[in-house]
Amino acid sequence: MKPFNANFNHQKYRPFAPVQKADRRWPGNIIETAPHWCSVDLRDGNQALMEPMTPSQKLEMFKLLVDVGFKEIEVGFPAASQTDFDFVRQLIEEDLIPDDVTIQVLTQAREHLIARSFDALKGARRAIMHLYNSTSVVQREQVFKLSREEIKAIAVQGAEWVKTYAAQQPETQWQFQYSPESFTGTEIDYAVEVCDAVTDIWQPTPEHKVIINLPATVEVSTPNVYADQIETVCDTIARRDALIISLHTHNDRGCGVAAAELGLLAGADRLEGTLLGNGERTGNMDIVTAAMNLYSQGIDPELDLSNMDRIISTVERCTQLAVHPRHAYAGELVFAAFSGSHQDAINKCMAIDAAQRAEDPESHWQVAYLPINPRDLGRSYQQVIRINSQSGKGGVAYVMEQDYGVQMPRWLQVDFSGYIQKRAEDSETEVSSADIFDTFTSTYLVNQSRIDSYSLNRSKDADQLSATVATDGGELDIAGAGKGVLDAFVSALSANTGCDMVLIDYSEHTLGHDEQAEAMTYVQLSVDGQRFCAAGKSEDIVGASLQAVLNAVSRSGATLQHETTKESEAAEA
Ligand SMILES: CC(=O)SCCNC(=O)CCNC(=O)[C@H](O)C(C)(C)COP(=O)(O)OP(=O)(O)OC[C@H]1O[C@@H](n2cnc3c(N)ncnc32)[C@H](O)[C@@H]1OP(=O)(O)O
Ligand SMILES: CC(C)C(=O)C(=O)O
Repeated sequence: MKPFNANFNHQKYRPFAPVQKADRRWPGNIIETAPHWCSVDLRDGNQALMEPMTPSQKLEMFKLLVDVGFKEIEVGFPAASQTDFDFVRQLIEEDLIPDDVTIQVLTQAREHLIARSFDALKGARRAIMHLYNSTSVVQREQVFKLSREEIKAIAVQGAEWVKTYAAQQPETQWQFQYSPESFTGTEIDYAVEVCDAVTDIWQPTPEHKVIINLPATVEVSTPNVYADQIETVCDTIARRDALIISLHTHNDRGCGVAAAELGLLAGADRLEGTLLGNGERTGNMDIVTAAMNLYSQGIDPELDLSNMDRIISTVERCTQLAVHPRHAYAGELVFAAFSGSHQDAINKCMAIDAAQRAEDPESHWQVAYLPINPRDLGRSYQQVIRINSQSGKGGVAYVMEQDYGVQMPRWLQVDFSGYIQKRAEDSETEVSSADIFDTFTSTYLVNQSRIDSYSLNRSKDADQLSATVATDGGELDIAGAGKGVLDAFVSALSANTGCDMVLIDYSEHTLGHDEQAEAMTYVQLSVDGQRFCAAGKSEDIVGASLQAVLNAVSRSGATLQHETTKESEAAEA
């Protein structure tokens, strides 16, 4: 075996030490209400972009966030760049912040940055000043090269500056937020010690709470470990009733949403994240997924995500990042089923759901493979069932019914799916709805010969049918008798062609609801022992049935004999 690349050596990594916790309670909890949401699209999301958002993109994103229903929005790091500073000024000066929305800004614990951040917020009705400094072991030892006490002192000094500057702008209703950045890499008792030191300065009360944000700046372990960390902080932190415990998870191990959810079970009140998960490295926690996870459990997410197409197009335009087609809830393919057994199950469940919902509009959604109804997010059912070589009869039948009103009986579904399977294999691509319909028409509605007129004489013993059929070789009159119209027609055709014909299956429906609606009929005809399916369409149901039989005869290859042909054949014989 070829050796691995020498760099690919797991031995240089160590497992994250689990939290020793005897009184773990969060696994037994359940989430019953939405958390407070805070969007950090315009700060953490923006700082991670190759090209940070332009002022107009920031404004477009801000308007989307407001429309989606965020009440807290981190609008930037105003001390970092003139663009961010000007954007905060624009929101305030142009009165663009709705009364029920609070903007938040981030600052390091350095006085000139704090002063500049307060400058940016001059005149704001309400604002959250978010202060952070790194507390993890690696940051203390290698980045700051400072002791635990010295790092705590940065936080305390920052908290004092924030308090002092806020007092100079009493026209604004302030709320303070502190993040021990890189919390997941910080000893829990030390993180609590630093947070307590900060709240000693800020002196929050249950009426005027401080937000303590506990970031998984880097996701370092499984989500249960994060939940243990959060529960431990909630249990040991001072003034818990005067704090809002906020989480800010990243997705380094792909579990940003899971960690946030377990963190909520562990006692947190608030989640920071971004729409569709843009953010540093593998991204921030995706609020769309977290909120839709609540929604799909029957919990009001308190965000309106119904216009998912607007969310996707705005996020894609502002971040210049494409949403993955399999992104939870939002991706183009997440409600699509290509595989036959999934399509079959969806088709059957949707029919039951439609019937149940007609009786009881409040009935619960229970459709295999679809955790939510795609229509809730503005997706149509047309996008659900898509056909390729993995698809079966149920999916094809679903497309024909949804898009064209064609309700194929089961025996026709079985027959037709073979043609679509072949088409998909030949083209090696997805088969579109229009392709499926074309195949149906060219296979079953061949109309090589057409019913011109017919007359029917019904009696107790038998029906007598006379019909004129238009063929490429001219018109042809045929007549026959039987039990019912189709039997009479089949016997007429049998006599004319000299083939043994038996009608095996028949089905019909109308293609609409009004009186003029066309009838669609389907037949399966045995011709000399071989079965052929076909369809007929006409405003007249009998005409449609006769046409379907005629189409089956055309498909069988049996030729209709004109009198002259018959005579010459007899003469030759
Ligand atoms: C996990 C997160 O997402 S945190 C947010 C990160 N976001 C950003 O950094 C985007 C915006 N930041 C910036 O544009 C710049 O960092 C600025 C303008 C804020 C500051 O720029 P600069 O002063 O040039 O440098 P820089 O950010 O590299 O600061 C490093 C210095 O600040 C110190 N520092 C870093 N963070 C903090 C903090 N939160 N509190 C106090 N000091 C800090 C460092 O120890 C270092 O000190 P040193 O110069 O004595 O070695
Ligand atoms: C500033 C903090 C909250 C942050 O962005 C992080 O830790 O990821």
